[in-house]
Amino acid sequence: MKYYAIIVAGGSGNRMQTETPKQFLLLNNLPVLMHTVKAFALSDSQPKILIVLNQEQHNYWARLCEEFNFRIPHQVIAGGTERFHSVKNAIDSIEEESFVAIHDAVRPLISKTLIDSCFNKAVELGNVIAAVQSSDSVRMLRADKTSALKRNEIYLVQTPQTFSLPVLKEAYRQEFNNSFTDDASVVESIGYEINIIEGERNNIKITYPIDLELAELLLKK
Ligand SMILES: Nc1ccn([C@@H]2O[C@H](COP(=O)(O)OP(=O)(O)OP(=O)(O)O)[C@@H](O)[C@H]2O)c(=O)n1
Ligand SMILES: C[C@](O)(CO)[C@H](O)COP(=O)(O)O
Repeated sequence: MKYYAIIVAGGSGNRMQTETPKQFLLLNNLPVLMHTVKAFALSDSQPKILIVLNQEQHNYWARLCEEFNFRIPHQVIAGGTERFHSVKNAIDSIEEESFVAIHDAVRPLISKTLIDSCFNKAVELGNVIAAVQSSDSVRMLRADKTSALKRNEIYLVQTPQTFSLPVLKEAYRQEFNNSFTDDASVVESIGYEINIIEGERNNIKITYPIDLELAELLLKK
């Protein structure tokens, strides 16, 4: 079986509020994105790695690779306006029959075990996404009123999100709409059921400044 990993790193990191986009910030003296790519390169599945970067950052990334002597083979793909368009650009570049894991560059603590489990489960079931259950109680806000939800029915979705290539190609032929917050929502909208695999509590998405501090602590443990 052929495997691909699409690492999406084409965002601008508005919520992080740093001049340097968060995927390039240093985490334990190595850019966040390099931690993420390393995890995939260390996995048994040995996927071909596609890194999606805003066109304006391609030279910057090349310089970082030199500076950090980063030699993991990968292909760089141009990013798009939304995460959806960045993923689509990468999917369009894949031609051989394969399973494709899509992963946020800003989830650098992913383990190689979870990466391999996602590929294996996707081959068995057709698709799989990593998710964890909420440890907090959960409420829904509707028409100015909140109501409790059954938290054992709620999953917090992570990446990797792994699919067979034909399904991804079919799903990403659609126009973008705002309800597409991840790859599973895109694939589900054309009628596929999505399977869940237990994610990892450490697999945090670096979104706000506190997340980078947390990631530093988690790496040291
Ligand atoms: N046009 C975009 C937008 C996002 N991403 C990537 O998708 C992942 C998850 O997105 P998010 O955490 O929202 O990153 P940003 O869009 O950079 O952050 P913000 O929403 O705070 O601006 C990140 O690795 C980000 O680089 C991407 O490849 N292309
Ligand atoms: C794909 C994702 O990480 C799953 O939790 C999430 O939906 C990305 O959301 P963001 O607002 O683009 O960070």
